[in-house]
Amino acid sequence: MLELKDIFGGYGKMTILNGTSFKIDRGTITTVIGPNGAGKSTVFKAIFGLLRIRSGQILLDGTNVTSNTPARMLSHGVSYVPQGRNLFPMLSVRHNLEIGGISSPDQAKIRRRIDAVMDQFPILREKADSQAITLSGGQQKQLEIARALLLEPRLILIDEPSIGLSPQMINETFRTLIRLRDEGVTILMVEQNAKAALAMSDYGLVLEQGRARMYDKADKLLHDPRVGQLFLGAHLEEEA
Ligand SMILES: Nc1ncnc2c1ncn2[C@@H]1O[C@H](COP(=O)(O)OP(=O)(O)OP(=O)(O)O)[C@@H](O)[C@H]1O
Repeated sequence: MLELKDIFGGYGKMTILNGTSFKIDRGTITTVIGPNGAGKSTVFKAIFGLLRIRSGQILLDGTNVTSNTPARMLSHGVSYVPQGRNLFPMLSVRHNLEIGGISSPDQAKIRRRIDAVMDQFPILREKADSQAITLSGGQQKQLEIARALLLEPRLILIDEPSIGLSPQMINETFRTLIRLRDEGVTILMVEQNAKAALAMSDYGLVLEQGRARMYDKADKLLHDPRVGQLFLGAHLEEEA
């Protein structure tokens, strides 16, 4: 569904993406893992058009979407949920959702979509008139995911959804992503919490120094000693 071919890019003179190439399949969850600074978030910015790349190609279902603007990527059915908190804290839950649909010419449809996502996330209906800041961290992440769903994306890029959440809320957020995958949405996720993320993913991708070093079924990566040593907190002695 999504293919990156030999992407080079970075910030100023600094090259972060060093020939990044990978493919992901429709209807799957793929988790990108790798050391700090490997370029995981940068890959997402490149896909979503927030970072101008120097060379390479990005294909979405065979269509060349290289260096499209974020607005064009949204219209192609790609949503992006960045790392951290990305809500308007003083605005209501409903207002935050409305902002997710602001670019759509069909506002009647957006109202129906807001209703539909509130069906999917009952807590958001319950708290529709509360300020976003009054939601728990996990509920705020649910609101961000719900907002990303307004335009009915076929691909969601989600960066570190578990950061700052309790184990229970991490589980709930992962369950939400699994449900979306089961409904046919393709998910590409970056996660520091590599073990838990791979355990709920279909595929895993190891990014190092801006290159995809390994790509495999998630459970294979989870049990691969090289991945364990590097990223999953295993000790070298355990492998001896
Ligand atoms: N806006 C920016 N301007 C300059 N350098 C940046 C910018 N954003 C990121 N970088 C640098 O690019 C490199 C890759 O950053 P990126 O956020 O993609 O890494 P990451 O793999 O997501 O790491 P982490 O797990 O730490 O979030 C880092 O060295 C970072 O300092």
